[in-house]
Amino acid sequence: MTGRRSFPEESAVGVGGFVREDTPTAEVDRREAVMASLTGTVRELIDATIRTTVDDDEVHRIRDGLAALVARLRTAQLPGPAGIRYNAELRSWNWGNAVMGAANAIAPPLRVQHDSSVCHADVVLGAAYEGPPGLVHGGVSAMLLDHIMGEAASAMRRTAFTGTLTMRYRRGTPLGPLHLEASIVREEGRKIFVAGSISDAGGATVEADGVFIQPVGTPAGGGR
Ligand SMILES: CCCCCCCCCCCCCC(=O)SCCNC(=O)CCNC(=O)[C@H](O)C(C)(C)COP(=O)(O)OP(=O)(O)OC[C@H]1O[C@@H](n2cnc3c(N)ncnc32)[C@H](O)[C@@H]1OP(=O)(O)O
Repeated sequence: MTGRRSFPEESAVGVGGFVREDTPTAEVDRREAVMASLTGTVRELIDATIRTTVDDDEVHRIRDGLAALVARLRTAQLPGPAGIRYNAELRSWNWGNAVMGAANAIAPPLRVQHDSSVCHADVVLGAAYEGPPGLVHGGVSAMLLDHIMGEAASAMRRTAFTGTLTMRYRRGTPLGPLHLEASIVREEGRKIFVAGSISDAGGATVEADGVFIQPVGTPAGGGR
């Protein structure tokens, strides 16, 4: 997620992936744009790879060329996953996130808008997200809903982990343009109950209910 909120201490969450960095926001924004441009091309590469019909020799030449590029990227690497980083201005960035990470070509990416009571996102899913022929893989639908519902639960100001996610696949979700929504239904102490959906032009294809839980020791949230 990219945004401003309060953060747990690095040791407060078992995953240990919250990292405070002193990078100024302008530099984070600049580098994010640079990485997003690379990621967009890698995303193109994934789609082109799935759909290519070039001959075997050309596949081998392309593989060798890509291996050389991978080696160049490997010359300077983080020691592990990217985690969630944030600076003194509480500008956060998690470029490795599977759903919206700016440096993750697996991410569609989902760009979530936060309105007063609803989170929503428009996304176009291509060949890389196929399960049944022409349809979105059910696990991909669950992943996207998990994320947007988690963002709704966090309300841009607190940490909330998925406890339980219940999916109802009403009909196949076609690859192509889709709309996602999520909103908080009610809260009980640390438990946040959230509803979410994926829709195509004909209405909802998937609906979900989730219980998201604020881990002990994380801030209740003090603003953005
Ligand atoms: C600030 C930074 C923001 C970060 C970015 C936000 C990005 C958001 C976007 C990304 C979004 C992506 C999101 C992701 O992908 S999050 C990644 C997927 N989720 C996880 O990995 C979570 C793993 N599980 C845990 O960490 C713990 O089990 C949690 C934290 C969930 C609860 O462990 P905790 O020790 O705290 O629980 P407790 O035993 O004190 O129980 C407390 C209450 O909760 C009830 N309960 C317990 N478990 C469940 C359950 N599974 N379903 C339903 N209810 C459950 C329990 O009955 C009790 O209720 P009550 O008896 O009081 O009524």
